[in-house]
Amino acid sequence: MFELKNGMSKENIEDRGDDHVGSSATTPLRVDAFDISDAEKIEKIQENVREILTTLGMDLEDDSLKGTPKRVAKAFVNELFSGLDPKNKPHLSTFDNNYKYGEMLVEKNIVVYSTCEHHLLPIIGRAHVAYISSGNVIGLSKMNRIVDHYAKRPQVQERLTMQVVQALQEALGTEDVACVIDAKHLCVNSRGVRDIDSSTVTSEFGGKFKNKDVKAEFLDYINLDTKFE
Ligand SMILES: Nc1nc2c(ncn2[C@@H]2O[C@H](COP(=O)(O)OP(=O)(O)OP(=O)(O)O)[C@@H](O)[C@H]2O)c(=O)[nH]1
Ligand SMILES: [Zn+2]
Repeated sequence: MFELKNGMSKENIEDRGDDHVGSSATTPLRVDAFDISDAEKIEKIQENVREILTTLGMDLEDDSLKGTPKRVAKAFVNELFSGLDPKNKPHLSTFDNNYKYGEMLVEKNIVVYSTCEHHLLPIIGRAHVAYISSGNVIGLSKMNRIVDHYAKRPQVQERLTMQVVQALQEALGTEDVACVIDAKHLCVNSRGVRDIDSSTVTSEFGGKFKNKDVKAEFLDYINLDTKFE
């Protein structure tokens, strides 16, 4: 077992209830990822952002720019990439399914704000998550929170989709969980091929959701166009 300086190990990271280390959906984290505090990370990143902007020719003495390295560093550590730290994982409290609801539950149109790990540009879209209870139910907001937790990492959409499903499967104690994400990648829309209209759809269907009819029911709910006004 690899011991980290702060006494943590890969196993501890897993114990903290985050990634399933060794699973294909594991975020590639360095073993010393938790060796330094958030404050130290902000300090280091700040220096590096200063270096990048200076190299680009920006004058960091300018009033508007002088706080930028710190702002970027804080945004990275506290917001955009806060989901890298398992301590920020939402607690997925479950309850008994006392009302004996036996159909699927779908939480749709969950906002996804993530960051593409290839270019560090935004991924913006919607996630649709469903599960069929095997005895436990979960608060609705926990599905939004778990999507947001894994979105707040440098990501590829495929991994994000699988991580959401695995975390809910573990919390609910059932394989019967599914997730579909439809998102725009600014690395495709605003640079490179610059296709502003394309979006990327990924899906992961666990347990009963692999069944053609169950899958079709889930996809029909996603397409339901309820008017709320
Ligand atoms: N599979 C997958 N690919 C992604 C995701 N986000 C971005 N990409 C792609 O990652 C690829 C990186 O390819 P490279 O050829 O190394 O990078 P590049 O030269 O900047 O590629 P272009 O974007 O085509 O200019 C690009 O095709 C991106 O569109 C994602 O979530 N999943
Ligand atoms: Zn990208």
